[in-house]
Amino acid sequence: MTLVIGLTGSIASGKSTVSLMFDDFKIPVVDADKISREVVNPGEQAYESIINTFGREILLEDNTLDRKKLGAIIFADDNKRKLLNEIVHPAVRENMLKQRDAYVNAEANCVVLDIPLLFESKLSHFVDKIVVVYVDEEVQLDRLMKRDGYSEEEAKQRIKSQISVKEKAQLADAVIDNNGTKNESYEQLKALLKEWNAI
Ligand SMILES: CC(C)(COP(=O)(O)OP(=O)(O)OC[C@H]1O[C@@H](n2cnc3c(N)ncnc32)[C@H](O)[C@@H]1O)[C@@H](O)C(=O)NCCC(=O)NCCS
Ligand SMILES: Nc1ncnc2c1ncn2[C@@H]1O[C@H](COP(=O)(O)OP(=O)(O)OP(=O)(O)O)[C@@H](O)[C@H]1O
Repeated sequence: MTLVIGLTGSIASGKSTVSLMFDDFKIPVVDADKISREVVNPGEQAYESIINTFGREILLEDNTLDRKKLGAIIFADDNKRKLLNEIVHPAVRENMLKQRDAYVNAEANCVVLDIPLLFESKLSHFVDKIVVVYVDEEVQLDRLMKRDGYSEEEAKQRIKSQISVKEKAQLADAVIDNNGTKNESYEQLKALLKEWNAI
């Protein structure tokens, strides 16, 4: 039986950082953020729907999405964020489940679904175990501002658009505390995977 692990957290809590660590254990990861970029490429249905809803102003000169501009719009307006979610999420979900099922059918020992909005989108039933990558809010804000160059206001808007990482930690089967070094998080992950017989 394949163990399907859902990996989540809140923005800039360290999901991608932890996600990369599974490579060391030869455990495949299905990345919802990566899929969400692919399903909005020119020619895809979601791309056309985004233009119909948000207008051609959200395109760059090469006709790809201006992600910065679209981000500024949707993180400042709950209704617009919902509209974008309604366009993008069904395509992401379909693609993600196809990949998950391929690993299950191939009888992989374990597969990870890295889904930032696992709780917000009510996707818990797609996985067997949930791991939340946790950081304190001050660390989250600091890392987000540094990584993406956002002002404090922009960073706080993005954090507020998701369920708090503290609440998510309470809903998890396991929590990786990522306030410390990346190496400390790696050791926590390794211990957890051993406990779950995934390695
Ligand atoms: C608004 C967009 C264009 C901004 O693109 P950008 O390249 O700046 O950010 P990126 O996609 O790398 O997302 C970064 C992080 O933002 C957070 N985030 C993204 N979209 C959302 C959302 N709709 N609601 C809450 N948080 C979100 C996630 O934590 C994600 O990991 C993009 O995030 C998007 O298309 N979002 C809608 C799809 C979505 O929900 N993706 C996230 C999970 S599938
Ligand atoms: N333990 C750590 N120590 C120091 N910096 C870290 C640590 N973990 C992650 N970071 C840094 O914090 C930032 C956010 O981490 P990461 O990109 O992994 O978060 P994320 O949860 O995947 O974010 P998003 O939701 O935006 O996709 C990155 O710049 C990353 O290098």
